Amino acid sequence: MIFYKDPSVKYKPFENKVKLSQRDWPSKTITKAPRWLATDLRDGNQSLPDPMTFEEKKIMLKKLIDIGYKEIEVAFPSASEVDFTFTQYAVQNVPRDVAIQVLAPCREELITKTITALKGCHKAIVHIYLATSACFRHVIFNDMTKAESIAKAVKCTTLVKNLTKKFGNDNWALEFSPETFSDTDPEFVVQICNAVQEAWGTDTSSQPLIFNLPATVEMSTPNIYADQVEYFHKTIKNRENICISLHPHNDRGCAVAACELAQMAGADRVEGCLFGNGERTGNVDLVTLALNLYTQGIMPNLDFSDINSIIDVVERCNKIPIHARHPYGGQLVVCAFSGSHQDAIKKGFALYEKEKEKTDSSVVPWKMPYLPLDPQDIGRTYEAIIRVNSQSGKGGSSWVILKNLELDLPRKLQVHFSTKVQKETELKARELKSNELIELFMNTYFVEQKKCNYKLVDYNIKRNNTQNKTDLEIKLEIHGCVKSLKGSGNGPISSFINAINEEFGTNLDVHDYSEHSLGKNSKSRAVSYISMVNHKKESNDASVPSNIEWGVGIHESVTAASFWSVISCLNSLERDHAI
Ligand SMILES: CC(=O)SCCNC(=O)CCNC(=O)[C@H](O)C(C)(C)COP(=O)(O)OP(=O)(O)OC[C@H]1O[C@@H](n2cnc3c(N)ncnc32)[C@H](O)[C@@H]1OP(=O)(O)O
Ligand SMILES: CC(C)C(=O)C(=O)O
Ligand SMILES: [Mg+2]
Repeated sequence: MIFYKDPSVKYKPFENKVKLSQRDWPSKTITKAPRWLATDLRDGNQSLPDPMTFEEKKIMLKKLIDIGYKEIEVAFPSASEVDFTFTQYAVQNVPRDVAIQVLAPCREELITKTITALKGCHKAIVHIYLATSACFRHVIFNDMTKAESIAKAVKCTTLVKNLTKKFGNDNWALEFSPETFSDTDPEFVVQICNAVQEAWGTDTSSQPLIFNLPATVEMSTPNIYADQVEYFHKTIKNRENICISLHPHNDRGCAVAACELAQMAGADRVEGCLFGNGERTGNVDLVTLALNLYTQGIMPNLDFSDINSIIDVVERCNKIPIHARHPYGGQLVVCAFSGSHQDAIKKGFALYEKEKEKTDSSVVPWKMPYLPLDPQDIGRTYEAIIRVNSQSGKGGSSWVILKNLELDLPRKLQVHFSTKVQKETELKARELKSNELIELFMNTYFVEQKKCNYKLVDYNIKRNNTQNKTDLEIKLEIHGCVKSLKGSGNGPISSFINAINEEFGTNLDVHDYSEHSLGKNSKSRAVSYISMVNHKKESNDASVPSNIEWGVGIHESVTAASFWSVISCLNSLERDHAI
């Protein structure tokens, strides 16, 4: 018998200390975008193995402004020369409607240095933090008491206020973060924040005040964070004059959920990073939060219409790749490989196109199986949605052919081609790229005329109405030599097939035939699809009777297209040694 050591014994369940007589957040929904604060240049930056250079910070700042962030935490000015000088750069260069936020610990000399960096700033937020949780007070501050913590917070707030008067203007705001809010006694958080508020001054119209409630480390389920925020929202003094900000981290993988529930609990503002960069498992992901709003019909007031350029900047500046499965941004999140997903998406798009044609409205509601967001809204093309591997079905490969060649394959041909694709994907043991799939299609059905051993040269059709028959004389090039065949039948195709049977001793019969036009203008071409039974050949594979051949012909003339489809079959028969 194996005895496992149980590591869980050294952990205690998180205790929810919030006492709410009534809990409102579960019945709320989010109806508007929060105020956003992007902290990529601070919390994101401080977590990177190689923090951003000055140049990288410039690139990131520009992208954040372009996306539409109006509050950006640009640096921890007391941390490094780059952070200090970059703060000064931001002061000089950001548009006047963008507030610059900077962070300092509750250490007076560092606060002074931080505010010095902000000199001349039109709109600034001075962000200070102090460890308030029992664990942090015990571990970091050697058992600092609650009273000592309040005294330190008040002293640092007063310092910020005085320095703001000296260097700043009325637009400058204070943000105070009790760290780790989510592990601090709820009553104590309110107590220390009320003391900060008193020190700062309650006239927050001219001196805005933000209380940031960080889940510095995510330690519980999202509902508990929501309870903590709702308690703060209901008990902090002058609630209407202060802003409640959220700052979730993602240690349990629930930061987005926690942040959404906490907005329902009354918060006004959200701090996070693009694609969830940040300490350890990251800050809450601002892209996911914003696009989650978008798919609920709420404008996030941010522009993600070119998500690829955002990914480029994030990967370049952070030097960390975005995971292929990352919500919204990952390379694979708008791709379907599996057959039933592809089938549903293909049908969904066909219906969507029909609805767009039917309506005069510019807006057609998005109801697409498996795709919660229209990829075009974030600048992704439809071509990349369906990709083909051994898990795919006929819908996937026929979608690729439709999108790339405009060929709307008949259902039975889809099945036929899909068996060829399946064999190829299994043989290669990987995905087939679109160009490989197209090549397989072109080669399988001899669509490229110059590659054919059998070619159409010329034809002459005579219709004999009295006898109700068609006489055909057709010239074929066979391995470079021109040969003339003659045949009669009900129509041009049957005449041609009769001529072939006569010439090659085959016993071919039309099994299925369809055609459609390609392109919408007068110069459009026709495509013909034909399947023929070769009665002489026995099938030895039950799933695809090998005595069925499919042919595809494309030509400006419908008749020539139909002849080419038969010729495509002839080429296949030769390849299969059937003629
Ligand atoms: C949750 C968060 O994200 S908080 C933000 C964290 N971000 C960063 O730390 C990035 C930038 N930081 C830095 O560059 C550096 O840590 C600095 C410049 C801030 C400080 O550097 P140092 O002075 O060398 O201190 P160091 O980082 O080693 O440790 C922190 C010290 O500050 C002390 N400290 C922290 N907060 C306070 C406070 N409010 N009052 C007094 N001391 C404090 C700690 O107790 C510790 O002191 P100790 O060395 O006497 O034990
Ligand atoms: C400085 C604070 C807000 C922080 O980053 C955190 O607690 O996670
Ligand atoms: Mg943080």
